[in-house]
Amino acid sequence: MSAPLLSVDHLSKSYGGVKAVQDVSFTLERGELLALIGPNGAGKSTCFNMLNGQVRPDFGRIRIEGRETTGLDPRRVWALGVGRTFQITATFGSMSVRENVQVGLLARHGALARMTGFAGRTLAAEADDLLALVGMRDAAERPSGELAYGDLKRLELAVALTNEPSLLLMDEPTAGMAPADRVELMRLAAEIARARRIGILFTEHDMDVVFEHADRIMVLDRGRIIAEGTPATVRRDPKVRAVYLGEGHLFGSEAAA
Ligand SMILES: Nc1ncnc2c1ncn2[C@@H]1O[C@H](COP(=O)(O)OP(=O)(O)OP(=O)(O)O)[C@@H](O)[C@H]1O
Repeated sequence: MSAPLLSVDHLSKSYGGVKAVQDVSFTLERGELLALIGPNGAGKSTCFNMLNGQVRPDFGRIRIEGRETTGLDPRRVWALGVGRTFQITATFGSMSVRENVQVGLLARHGALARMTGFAGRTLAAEADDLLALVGMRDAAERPSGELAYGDLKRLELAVALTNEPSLLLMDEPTAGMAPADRVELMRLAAEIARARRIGILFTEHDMDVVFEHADRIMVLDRGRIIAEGTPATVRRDPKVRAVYLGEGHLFGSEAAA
């Protein structure tokens, strides 16, 4: 049997007296969408930061397709096929939409591309293919600084795909978007993940997005996983309902389903 795409064992991190993440273990397979949810301060960002190498765990192991990545810096983790999108969009506003994607492709193809002039022709075509994938091909020439917020998020997804990731970490991908656009963006990400066999781990505060798109959900509270399973299982879990009570994040009428 082959190793899971992502395998996390007993991951822990404290800041002074605060146990931000405590003994978190889980796996994620290719093509699977796993949501990591929990109230503010539950430890979601700390988990993400350990997975992509920004934060070194105090304890525990992280493996990508069986290969240990614990303690590697973000650049090395990225090179092993881990892409990430951020809560705050990170694109170059003065560049065109296509150029933003080309920058990502250049980073992957490296010095060889810069030396051979391969960049201009081939990377533009490759960039356009990725833009078509996220429905942005017609906007290729536009300055990205002019894009509406939802389009910027799609551009950011295209940039994250330049690395041909096997694992994509999406930290609140729909933050700041209108509700209809949120569901649309995650639908797009889910389609791409399934078609390309990419595993996606995402955090999200919008429960509509979570329950519509996640194959599986993990719930963190004060650094610990308190529930894990299919959306239907997690929705019914009394521990989860207790944590979210008074948080303002309701499971709506579906909660009774
Ligand atoms: N660099 C840091 N220094 C000190 N404490 C930190 C640091 N990063 C996180 N923490 C603490 O660790 C805990 C978990 O924080 P984290 O940001 O991971 O939660 P979160 O679930 O991502 O929250 P949110 O939904 O608000 O983004 C919090 O108590 C937070 O204050």
